[in-house]
Amino acid sequence: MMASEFDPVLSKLLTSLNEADNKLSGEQELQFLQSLLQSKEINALVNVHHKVAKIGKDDRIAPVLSASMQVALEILELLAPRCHISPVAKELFHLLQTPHLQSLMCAHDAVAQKDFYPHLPEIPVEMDEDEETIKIVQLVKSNEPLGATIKTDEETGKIIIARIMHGGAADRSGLIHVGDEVIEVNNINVEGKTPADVLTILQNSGGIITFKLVPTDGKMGQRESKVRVKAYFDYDPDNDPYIPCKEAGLAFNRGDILHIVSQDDAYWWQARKEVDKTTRAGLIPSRALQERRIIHERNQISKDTSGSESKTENDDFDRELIPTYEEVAKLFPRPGVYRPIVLIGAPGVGRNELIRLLSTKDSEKYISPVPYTTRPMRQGEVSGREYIFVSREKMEADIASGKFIEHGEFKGQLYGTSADSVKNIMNVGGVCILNPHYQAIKALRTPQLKPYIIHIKPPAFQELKMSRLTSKAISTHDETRSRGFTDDEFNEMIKSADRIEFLYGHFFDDTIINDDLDAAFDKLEKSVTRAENESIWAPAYWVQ
Ligand SMILES: Nc1ncnc2c1ncn2[C@@H]1O[C@H](COP(=O)(O)OP(=O)(O)OP(=O)(O)O)[C@@H](O)[C@H]1O
Repeated sequence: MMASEFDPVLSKLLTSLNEADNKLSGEQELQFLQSLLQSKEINALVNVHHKVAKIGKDDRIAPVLSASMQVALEILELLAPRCHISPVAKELFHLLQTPHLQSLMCAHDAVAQKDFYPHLPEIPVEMDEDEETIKIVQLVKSNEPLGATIKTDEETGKIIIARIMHGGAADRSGLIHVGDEVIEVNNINVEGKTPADVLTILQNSGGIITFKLVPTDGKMGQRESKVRVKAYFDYDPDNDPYIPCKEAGLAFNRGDILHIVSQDDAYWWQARKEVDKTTRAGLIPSRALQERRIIHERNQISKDTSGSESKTENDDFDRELIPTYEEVAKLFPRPGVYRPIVLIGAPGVGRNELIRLLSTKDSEKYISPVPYTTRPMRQGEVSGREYIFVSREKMEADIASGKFIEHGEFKGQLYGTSADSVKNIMNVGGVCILNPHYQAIKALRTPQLKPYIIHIKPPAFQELKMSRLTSKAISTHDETRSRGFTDDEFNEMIKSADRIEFLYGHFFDDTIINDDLDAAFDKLEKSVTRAENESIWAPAYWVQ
């Protein structure tokens, strides 16, 4: 094969090698080199290299944006309320949700962000053992905290950077990293000093702060995680005796959506509130740490109350999952397929009344499945209208084979709702309205049903009593349905609502106080419309 068929640079190299060969004939290495330069493989590789290099210079294939998935999600949010108006919007809405397109956008973004795996290891730089690279970092002190914490390294006893808060001043400087050793602060040598001493130096210095640092070997680089969680408990760093630095903590409430930016530390995660993207991240207890605390607290309560009446209440704890954080993702509405609405509430609070109003508003849209029961049919009842009447054997067999989404026993008779009746309502484009016992919540929260859960809560005692007296409300505790609620029943309703909130509050998408009936119904309608049209945070595994 002629060398001229090959890459010109390789050919040139081969020619000069041939000339050299005349002078250095017989050299084995030269022969090897000649055959290598003429090999198809090397030429193919060089060609590939030239093509990649050429493409790399070509501006036309530079990414226009590197967050296409984010843009797609924003478009989905804008499209959701327009789907029922425009078929084009509806089509685009469906297209943008297809898994293939979403995967393509994620892959595109990873390439555009040059987020390639695996990362090649750093090339080790041979350094003189005694020679240390030192960096001098200057930060201007402002009202904002530095966004870094320090600690004494257990092995070396030196002061090192323990954490860098995402988005904080230190992080934004890009010059300070976790693991860096602090040698001097404002020309004061910190060797042998404690972190508290260093903090005092920092507090006493104004203007520009100069750090002299020995950089870490760079193995501790952090990658921002994309995890979002819903918090299932309230947290206030000011009341937490164990947080390493109170100022670095992030306070949040049950139900807040948090963006977890770092889970590098086993006990302290870094997070920011989803609604407040611009602020620096703060420390929050990790799931593992919070679980331990809850178990400890529960053990304390059990010890303190063992033998007392409240023992039965504590037994509930064991049946519940330990509520810390749940990973969530945005769940987009699917036009024409509505999420079932689940109303949870204390007995007598008014769920049936609100459902009746919904159905009066649009009986074809808001549909409650007819429940099954084993109790005998009463005079005037029609099977399939009030209840679907079945034998105990049949119902028990169907429950055992998982055909019921919820069931319970009342006065020796079984009652329950079948999965099929919910599916049928969803299939005909109806909004399925359920009002199960609150203990059914966990069983209902499945990726198949994706329920939207609303807690209907009673108002405070006086308001509750006044509103029910005014409307001549009938007590649901009285079987003959011939009297109003007693004060004890009102108190019981409030107590029961508090307990439901305590045990299941973190699962609620909304809470509506049923004080004035019209106002409560108005809120319910708005909430149901929200579930139909808006993207809502839901357990991440429902969305995948
Ligand atoms: N906001 C309100 N103001 C006044 N009266 C109300 C209000 N909401 C409900 N009621 C009345 O309270 C009584 C009980 O309501 P309802 O039957 O809807 O309770 P429920 O929550 O469905 O009870 P259960 O779950 O025990 O069946 C009814 O007489 C109803 O008209």
